[in-house]
Amino acid sequence: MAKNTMTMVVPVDSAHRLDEGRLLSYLQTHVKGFLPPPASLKISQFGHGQSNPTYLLQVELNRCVQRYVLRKKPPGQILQSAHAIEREYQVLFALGEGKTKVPVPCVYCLCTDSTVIGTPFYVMEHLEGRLFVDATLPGMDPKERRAIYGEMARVLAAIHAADVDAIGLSRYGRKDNYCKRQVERWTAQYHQSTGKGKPDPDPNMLEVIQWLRENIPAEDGTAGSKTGIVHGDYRLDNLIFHPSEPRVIGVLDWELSTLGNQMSDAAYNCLPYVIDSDELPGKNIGFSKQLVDGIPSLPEYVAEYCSAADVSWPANTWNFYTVLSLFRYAAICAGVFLRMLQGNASGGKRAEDAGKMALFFAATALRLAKRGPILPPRPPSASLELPARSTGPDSSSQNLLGFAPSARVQELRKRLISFMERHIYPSENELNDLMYSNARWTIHPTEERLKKLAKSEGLWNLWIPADSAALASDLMSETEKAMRSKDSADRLVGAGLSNLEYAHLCEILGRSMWAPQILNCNAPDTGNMEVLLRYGNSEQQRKWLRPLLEGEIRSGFAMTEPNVASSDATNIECSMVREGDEYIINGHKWWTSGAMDPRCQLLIVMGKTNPNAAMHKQQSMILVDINTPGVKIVRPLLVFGFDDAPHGHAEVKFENVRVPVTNLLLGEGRGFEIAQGRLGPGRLHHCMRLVGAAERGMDSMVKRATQRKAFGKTLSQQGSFAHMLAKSRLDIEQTRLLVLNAAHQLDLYGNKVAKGAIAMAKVAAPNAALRVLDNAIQVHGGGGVSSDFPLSHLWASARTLRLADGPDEVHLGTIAKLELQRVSKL
Ligand SMILES: Cc1cc2nc3c(=O)[nH]c(=O)nc-3n(C[C@H](O)[C@H](O)[C@H](O)COP(=O)(O)OP(=O)(O)OC[C@H]3O[C@@H](n4cnc5c(N)ncnc54)[C@H](O)[C@@H]3O)c2cc1C
Repeated sequence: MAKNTMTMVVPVDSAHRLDEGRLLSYLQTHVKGFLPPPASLKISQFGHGQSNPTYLLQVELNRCVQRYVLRKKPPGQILQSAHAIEREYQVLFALGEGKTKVPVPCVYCLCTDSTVIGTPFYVMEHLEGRLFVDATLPGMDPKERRAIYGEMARVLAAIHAADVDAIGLSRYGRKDNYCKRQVERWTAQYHQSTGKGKPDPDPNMLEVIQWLRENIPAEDGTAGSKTGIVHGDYRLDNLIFHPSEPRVIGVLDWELSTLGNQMSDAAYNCLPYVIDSDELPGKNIGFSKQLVDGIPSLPEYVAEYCSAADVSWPANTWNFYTVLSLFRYAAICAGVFLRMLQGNASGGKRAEDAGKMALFFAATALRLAKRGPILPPRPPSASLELPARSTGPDSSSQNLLGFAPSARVQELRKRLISFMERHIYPSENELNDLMYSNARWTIHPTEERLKKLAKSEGLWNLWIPADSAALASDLMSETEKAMRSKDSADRLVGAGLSNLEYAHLCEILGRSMWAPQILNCNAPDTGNMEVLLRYGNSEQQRKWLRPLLEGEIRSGFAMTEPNVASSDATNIECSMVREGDEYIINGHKWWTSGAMDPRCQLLIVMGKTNPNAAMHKQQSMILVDINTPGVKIVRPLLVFGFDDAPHGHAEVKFENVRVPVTNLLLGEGRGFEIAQGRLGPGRLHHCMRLVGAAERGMDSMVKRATQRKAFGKTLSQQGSFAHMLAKSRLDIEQTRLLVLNAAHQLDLYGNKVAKGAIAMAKVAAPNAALRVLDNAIQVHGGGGVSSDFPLSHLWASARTLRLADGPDEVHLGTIAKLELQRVSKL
């Protein structure tokens, strides 16, 4: 919730007391309009962590009340160039009083005479408004959240647009080589805050410093169009908003302001997007794993800023600026921590956490330094802007050429195709032989060998989206990271791809029934890993996610039930009743894919914890060890005769299964919420693979048709073949574009907004793949329906996807609903 600035004051901390008499008489002579003697002065202190102690001065005389804010340097020994009160005053004076569009409080006096209250200070206007200390804006309407973020981006652009020559700030700092100087300045300050007799230097921090020095963007060297005023600490909680409107009335805390490279300011402002609040000790300054409704995604927010500031899209340099910001944060925290140890930091509890925060920011910085691009290659396109995108699907305006794979993805694609040709296709017969034998519920050593090979070739866990890769990387302790080679640690968390990038690779995997599991990209494990990444607590992640990421175990997702229409998950009957520290689960499930696999250890079970709650709050998800007494695997189900061994699709009964309450995911009644998060990317992965399955059908069809002769001509020379072939190509191309578009929307806007595009892909992909595979089967004659070719198995699998993860009708319903909404708004 917002805090009113008046309610944020506390009694003055004993270490920060002021000589009230001296202060009062100083102000009476130096502040124009200040109430004369015998006015009384009441002083309180702002409690919201300030590195420079900040006070509310309330002056009263004959019922006339004036309020001012005083800011001073902290007492005691402080780092050189930190707590620059004089500079704060200078910049506020220059920007204020209508000289620029930047809203700032008026400043009334600067006192550099330390004898008055012990340190220099300045006095400014007291602004009454709202201050948002939690970046997720809890309890607020999504529209207002959006407006507040839009305003924050525009005010930052206004700061960056200020003409420093016109307002007398041309000598406020050097514009060129800003980042280079920042790296050196904060490195020096960090070294002053650590070392002999102080906390030990953090090895992560030293590695980050090295990386930053080696990756300074070329644009930093010049005083170009992106240079000018840099606020230095531009965050939501340094902005005072109007009491009721989403309008900034004052930008505060200019202590770190200077002239320089403004993109670094924008990246600093976006740190909540890369900081996971759940993992951050002591302070809620980042977003947790899922964005709150209304808050723009990172690309949207950056696009808003770029458009307001009229600067180009910073995809290539954004990682650097983000890492620099985190590094600077870490260095500041290390300084605060040292001051706390020396006993003179303001901020109380916040300062106590500073040591932990310094380590956290350095680790986050290092992780981001090593991962792929944070921003997509292009900004969200104009056709997808907010007002239009919620009105429903409109693919006609998409820039379809924009879906071409980047150079990095092309390189990965090449390696993946080579892996498929060298290892997967040649092993298919061998793996199939075991699948059709009596020993089919065992694991073929070739599968495990190929898994190792895929891992060693960096083709492992490619499905993990860039944002989740960051979460996954955090799973490994520092010791583990040190024990692994750098490469193997990186490979465990994938290649940091966007959904759109992964689509180009996942399609290749879909060409073989075996490839997804060999590269640890198979359903339902990917969806389950995603659930654990986003919603699991650290203990759940340690126990289950780690081995899943390693490919050591497998998992199942048990939602569908034979006795109810499960395409409507509110029908689910499985009960989960809490008794003391346990839930008792009773239910009957089927189509629990993966549960037959001898490596399967974990089932994520959906059931009802409270049948009396609101419709979508009755269900919860819980982690169940498959070996828990009462879990009964009844039988493997057959898909047109295929049992998909050793993976399998099981009918499972849960009879008085007792599971510790700590196995619950996210909380009681949050099953639907998790299902939403799980199904978006998972559904699309199916679609991506289906495009690949259709391509394989196409290849086989053409090969067969050009080699086999009937009635004196090759099949390809028969009249009917040309149309069949052409229509198949049309099917594939149309579907691929739908799938890529859905992946792109998912990257930009998340599941909720992308649901129309995902629904279209989910209907189109299995139907298109079925038509193409059916044509391929036709061309193969009797061989096509046999198991001698992969076509029948690919077809059977594609057919299930008109049902699994929601039947066609449900997705068609979503598309139609969005279309009706769109038209109703015309
Ligand atoms: C191979 C395979 C693997 C699977 N893996 C898993 C798994 O791992 N975990 C899991 O929990 N489930 C899994 N499923 C189950 C799958 O998700 C469900 O079968 C699917 O959600 C449909 O539910 P249902 O079978 O109960 O069909 P029902 O809900 O009974 O629906 C039957 C039919 O009713 C029609 N229908 C439904 N809703 C509408 C509507 N709104 N409008 C018009 N018609 C409608 C559709 O034609 C639908 O096919 C798998 C299924 C298969 C075939």
